[in-house]
Amino acid sequence: MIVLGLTGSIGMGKSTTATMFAEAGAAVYDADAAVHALYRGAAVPLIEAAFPGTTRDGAVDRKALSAKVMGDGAAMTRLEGIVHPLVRGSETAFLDSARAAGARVAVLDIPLLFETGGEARVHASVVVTAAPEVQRQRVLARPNMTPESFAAILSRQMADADKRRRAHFLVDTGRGLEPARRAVQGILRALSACE
Ligand SMILES: CC(C)(COP(=O)(O)OP(=O)(O)OC[C@H]1O[C@@H](n2cnc3c(N)ncnc32)[C@H](O)[C@@H]1O)[C@@H](O)C(=O)NCCC(=O)NCCS
Ligand SMILES: Nc1ncnc2c1ncn2[C@@H]1O[C@H](COP(=O)(O)OP(=O)(O)OP(=O)(O)O)[C@@H](O)[C@H]1O
Repeated sequence: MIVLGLTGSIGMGKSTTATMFAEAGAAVYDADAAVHALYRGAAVPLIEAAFPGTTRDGAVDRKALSAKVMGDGAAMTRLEGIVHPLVRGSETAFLDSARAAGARVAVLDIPLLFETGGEARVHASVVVTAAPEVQRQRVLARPNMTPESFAAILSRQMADADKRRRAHFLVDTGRGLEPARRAVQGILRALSACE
């Protein structure tokens, strides 16, 4: 089974591109979805202990947690220390079951793939990218997003230019859905020729 790491900065179109991989038949792991599940389960007591008052009714209150960690580098690092090992566990379980199900290609959709050393766990990386003004326009169009929180998130993520330099494959989402879909299909076609 070939394992691809899919990443990209905020608003670059990572989730949309992950869906394209799934539609083309790849088994897709979504690290953000794994975090959402952990925030209703195993992570809750650990987060309540580290950040009192950020859980309610047995689940993490993302708004309250966000208010404590966004823009506070040390607090975010502490949160990552709790969350990332748990995410790694669910990623391993996903890969085991994809392998058992006979998947040929597995895609790990991980926002912080490069930042967390995830490159070492994949055969090749796919970076989803678009021009900075396209990214900015997309992100600021989201409800509850401000230029300040956009800046805080960007400052925690490796710059797009650096991600592109490290990528094995690029998917440009700035030219519309169809060209991006062709890029995804091209990656899978090239990989299938290797088998
Ligand atoms: C801070 C939290 C509660 C905010 O939740 P909220 O629902 O408001 O936002 P969401 O998760 O959609 O994130 C918004 C944007 O920030 C980015 N982002 C999230 N966490 C991080 C991080 N640790 N470093 C850099 N960027 C991050 C996301 O990729 C996304 O682009 C949440 O992002 C969180 O718990 N983050 C820590 C876990 C983590 O590292 N997740 C990302 C990779 S698995
Ligand atoms: N190929 C594309 N062509 C046109 N628009 C796109 C394309 N890919 C994504 N978009 C648009 O860009 C926006 C952001 O996409 P998406 O939610 O997939 O980004 P993301 O990188 O997963 O964001 P985040 O990191 O915040 O989770 C959405 O409005 C989506 O419709």
